[in-house]
Amino acid sequence: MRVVLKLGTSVLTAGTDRLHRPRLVDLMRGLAGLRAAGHQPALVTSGAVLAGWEALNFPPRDRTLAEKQLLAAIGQGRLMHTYATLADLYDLQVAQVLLTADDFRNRTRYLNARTTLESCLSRGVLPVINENDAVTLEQIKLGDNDTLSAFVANLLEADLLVILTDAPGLYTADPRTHPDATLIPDVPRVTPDIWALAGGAGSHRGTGGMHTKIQAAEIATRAGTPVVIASGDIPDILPRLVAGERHGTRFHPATTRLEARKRWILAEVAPGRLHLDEGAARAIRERGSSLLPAGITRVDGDFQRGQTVRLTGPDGAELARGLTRYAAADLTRIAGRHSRDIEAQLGYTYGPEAVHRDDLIRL
Ligand SMILES: Nc1ncnc2c1ncn2[C@@H]1O[C@H](COP(=O)(O)OP(=O)(O)O)[C@@H](O)[C@H]1O
Ligand SMILES: N[C@@H](CCC(=O)OP(=O)(O)O)C(=O)O
Repeated sequence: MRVVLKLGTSVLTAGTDRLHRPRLVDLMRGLAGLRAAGHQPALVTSGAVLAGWEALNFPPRDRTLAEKQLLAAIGQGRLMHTYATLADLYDLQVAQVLLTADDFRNRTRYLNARTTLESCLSRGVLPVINENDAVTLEQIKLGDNDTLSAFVANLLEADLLVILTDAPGLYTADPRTHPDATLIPDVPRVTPDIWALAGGAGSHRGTGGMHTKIQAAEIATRAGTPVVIASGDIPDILPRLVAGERHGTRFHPATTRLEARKRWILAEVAPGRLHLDEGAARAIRERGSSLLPAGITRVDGDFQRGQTVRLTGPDGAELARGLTRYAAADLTRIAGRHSRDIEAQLGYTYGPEAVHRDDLIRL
């Protein structure tokens, strides 16, 4: 199972003013256990600002953006050092990946971030992701790691997004101010009634409160990933959730991941066209195979890696649409060639397929 875990500042501090090491040990043991069992965990962590503030010995805060950026710049390295030290106990490698909103909007950066994260997961390395607070302006910041975790879950097409916080889940009202509020165990769909349950900006240290968690749940479930919001206080919570135990609030996916991906591919502008020979056209039409460069006879249009292209057969009829793994200029050079020649031709390779079957919609 591919699982994205988001840890809010409230979880990392466990009700104290500092990063709470025993809590972090418990969480790291859970992550390492999942990895050892063959799962693919990824971590989205907050706590850089807190760690910076802790390092400076808690000076009075003015809460300006400049101060936040300074604290994050001081704290990010310390936060990462803590994770690396704890991961060492479990023989787990960690990799720091700092992302900004731009990395999700700009296709090349998006694909490169995806490649890096995929490499981490396939090598059994735990990516430790945070927003790159030191370089982002307020106007273009994602601003909260709940949203970031949903974007990461979509990027990785995760099987589960787990958001741990200091509340046991989504309640009928903010449990801090409404002691009689009760837990909502299941949210089949994010409706206006659900939005209405989110209170204000959250705990005194966290960002966003339940509002950004519901937003994250909506983003991820719309792309087919279930989301659990649960308490970070429960020991071994992550392996227990992965084993199927029910805790907190579960948001059910609004569609399947495949359907979401299909809708996305079909909704994209298709700036390119690949003309296929008879063999490739038949393999795609009849077997839903991947398209290899060998089956391409001509490349039309200007497109980047990851953009949508139309696939047409020798009769000129469009038979499929898909996401290309190579830019137009690259495909022109490798069209008609065997996949083993790609690296010699281009000096690098993104794999043997021009369009992978997972990225291909037959029409
Ligand atoms: N309906 C609700 N159910 C649960 N918690 C809520 C609700 N509305 C607001 N909250 C608040 O959201 C807080 C969690 O958000 P936040 O402080 O941003 O944490 P984190 O640091 O984990 O992101 C809870 O402590 C709780 O006070
Ligand atoms: N990027 C910031 C965290 C922002 C954030 O969303 O915080 P939180 O609500 O505690 O998950 C940091 O590392 O301090």
